[in-house]
Amino acid sequence: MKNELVLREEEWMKNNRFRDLIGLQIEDIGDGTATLSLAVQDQLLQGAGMVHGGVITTLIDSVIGSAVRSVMADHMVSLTAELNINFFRPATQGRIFAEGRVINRGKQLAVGVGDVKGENGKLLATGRATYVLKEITKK
Ligand SMILES: CC(C)(COP(=O)(O)OP(=O)(O)OC[C@H]1O[C@@H](n2cnc3c(N)ncnc32)[C@H](O)[C@@H]1OP(=O)(O)O)[C@@H](O)C(=O)NCCC(=O)NCCSC(=O)Cc1ccccc1
Repeated sequence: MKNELVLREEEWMKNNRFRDLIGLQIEDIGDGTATLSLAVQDQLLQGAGMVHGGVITTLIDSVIGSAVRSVMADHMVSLTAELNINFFRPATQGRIFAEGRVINRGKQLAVGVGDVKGENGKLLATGRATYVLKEITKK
């Protein structure tokens, strides 16, 4: 059964069409942690047969963002202010998994880290991102 944080994140992300486009799935959300996954598909590959760096970047930003939202109030929104990634190994097949966690949650800024691993547990990429936390303002 899905926990409350997963249901909340699904509700938050229901209008995020880009995540749907690449097939991003929520595996688990905890208190300041998140796990997402993605099936490697032909349309996600770049010319040399590796998952496009933009997809890996999206996965890392998404998993850290999910971890940050798990420790954020409903009336807040998180916006990526900075993102840094190392691509260690190419992803070419199977399913890839992203694990994220918040390392510091301030009043206005939150910083988190995320790893992308293959089915064999090998580290493919790692990243760190900073988010600005803002109150949602109604128009
Ligand atoms: C080919 C290479 C980059 C380097 O491998 P090699 O030449 O075989 O190097 P070797 O393994 O011999 O290591 C030498 C030393 O360097 C270290 N080290 C190695 N790598 C890193 C690192 N990244 N960061 C930091 N350090 C690193 C390593 O530990 C070792 O250290 P040591 O000397 O022992 O102290 C490999 O890491 C790879 O395939 N990565 C995946 C690339 C991939 O899938 N990209 C996405 C698709 S492209 C795309 O779509 C573009 C795009 C992007 C973004 C947005 C939009 C578009």
